[in-house]
Amino acid sequence: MNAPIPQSLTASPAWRALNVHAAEMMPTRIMDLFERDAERHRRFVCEDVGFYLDYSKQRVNGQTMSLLQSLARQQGLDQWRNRLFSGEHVNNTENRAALHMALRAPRVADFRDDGRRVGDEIHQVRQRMRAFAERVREGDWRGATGKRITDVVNIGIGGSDLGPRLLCTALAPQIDGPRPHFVANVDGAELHAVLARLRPETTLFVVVSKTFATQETLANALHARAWLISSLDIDAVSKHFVAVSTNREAVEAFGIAADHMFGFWDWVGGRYSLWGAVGLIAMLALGPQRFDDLLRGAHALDTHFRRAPLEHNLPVLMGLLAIWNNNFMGCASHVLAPYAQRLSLFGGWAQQLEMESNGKGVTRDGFAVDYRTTPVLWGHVGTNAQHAYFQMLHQGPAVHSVDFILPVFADHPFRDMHRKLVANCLAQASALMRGKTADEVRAELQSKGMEGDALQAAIPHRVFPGDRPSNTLLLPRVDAFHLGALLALYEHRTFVESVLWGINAFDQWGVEFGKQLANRILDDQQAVALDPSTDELMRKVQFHAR
Ligand SMILES: O=P(O)(O)OC[C@H]1O[C@](O)(CO)[C@@H](O)[C@@H]1O
Repeated sequence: MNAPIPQSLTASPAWRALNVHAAEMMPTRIMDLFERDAERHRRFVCEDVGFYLDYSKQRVNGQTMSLLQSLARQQGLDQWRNRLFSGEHVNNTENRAALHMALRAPRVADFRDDGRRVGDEIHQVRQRMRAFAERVREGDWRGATGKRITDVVNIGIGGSDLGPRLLCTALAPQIDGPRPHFVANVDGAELHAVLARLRPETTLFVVVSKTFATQETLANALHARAWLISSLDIDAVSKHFVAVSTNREAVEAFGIAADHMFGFWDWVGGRYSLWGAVGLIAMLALGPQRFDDLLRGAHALDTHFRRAPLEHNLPVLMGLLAIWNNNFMGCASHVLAPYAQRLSLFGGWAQQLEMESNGKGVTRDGFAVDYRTTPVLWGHVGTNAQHAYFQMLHQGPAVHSVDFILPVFADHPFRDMHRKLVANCLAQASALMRGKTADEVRAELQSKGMEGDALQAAIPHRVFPGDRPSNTLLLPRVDAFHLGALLALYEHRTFVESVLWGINAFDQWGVEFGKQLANRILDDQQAVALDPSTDELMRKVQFHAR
């Protein structure tokens, strides 16, 4: 008997109802929605774990939100949330759980993988990390020549780099341990630049790789080791290299002893791994206490996600709004605009999170989707972004949705500058929504004395269409607690989207093919012929002469 073909999402009742509603909402001006509802700015908000999310600048009304919640119910969001937290194998293509929330939960929390409690193992690793971090920070763990460790280099890529790098950048003013450095790219320029600043005797390398098979990481680690050995000796490796991985054999084969390895588990996806041993460099640099604060913040957000009703649930609301903009409002992409210099790496971290998780073209069961999944996610810090791509956001023909992320309090002494930062953030969100009509432009230019043909010619260039939707997410400040909560918020937002799209957010088969081809090109034993264009490019770069 043939397996039944599942009903397509786009033909489902909740999706169709949203389609009809979207056609009604499309011509609606967001500003008019404020006129119809004097309480809108208080109604379309959500507050918890220190965050204040204002989504009143989205083209939504009460009906939109209840239709989106119907879609969430139809897609079984409640049940999927329970499956995620109860350790079911939600990552079906790899037959694994996705239990990163366990890494930030109290030891007694009842997280289970295949029925086995995971709390004790997690906390044993954390205890080892803590003991090691304290030894290094206190100068008890020393380099091979007896010198104190002053610098730590994290060698890893993707999820083994972006999270810890973001943490160390965002919390830089609180670093009171060894200086953190990061090397990810197989472009040796990065390693070269980092090593040029360091002395082997006082440097510790943390090689981070879930698989310990990643080309970039192994290449960087091998060169770093050669650099160390060339000025010390082979025995120095044990004092200057530790590893973070799930692959003990490969770590030992590299020459790092098992008791210098900090483990994690296959139920932690690379891009969700920051909360365990992958965060080691952050613990070294910032101290175990701040690392605990980070985990507490993430756990508080987990609890909120698990308990808050859909209509007052931050990641659920943000996920639903993302789907509304992406699948019903025709937004071309989603922009992250943190108005916080210390969150300058947030966009890169979120890109991997969202696009590696939700950049899928088939459902969990392998059926091709007939709707868009992840939008392109991009962006950089405000106000710098205003002097780069905001022109397009305001006046380009395509509409892009934006998340403005703004800490209420600064942690620097220049209060007047923080006022300016806040003013810019609020102004941009308002301008994107309000726009400016031809009549407003005309009146403005006439008041400055412009008239006649010059006036007519100038008007179209200065009109702003408006109705460009955004969220504004306030957080008290960029501290470890709220940073943890912020990252967990976006993790769960990503999960919510995946559930609504019916896809598996926890695999990443799409990154494999290119890796395979690169290995074929590198394999000197094979005369590779890929395609005429690539073969010609290989000749041009004199690949085989290298
Ligand atoms: O930690 P590893 O195994 O070196 O992998 C690094 C990264 O490579 C990927 O597998 C693919 O980009 C990511 O998911 C992961 O974060």
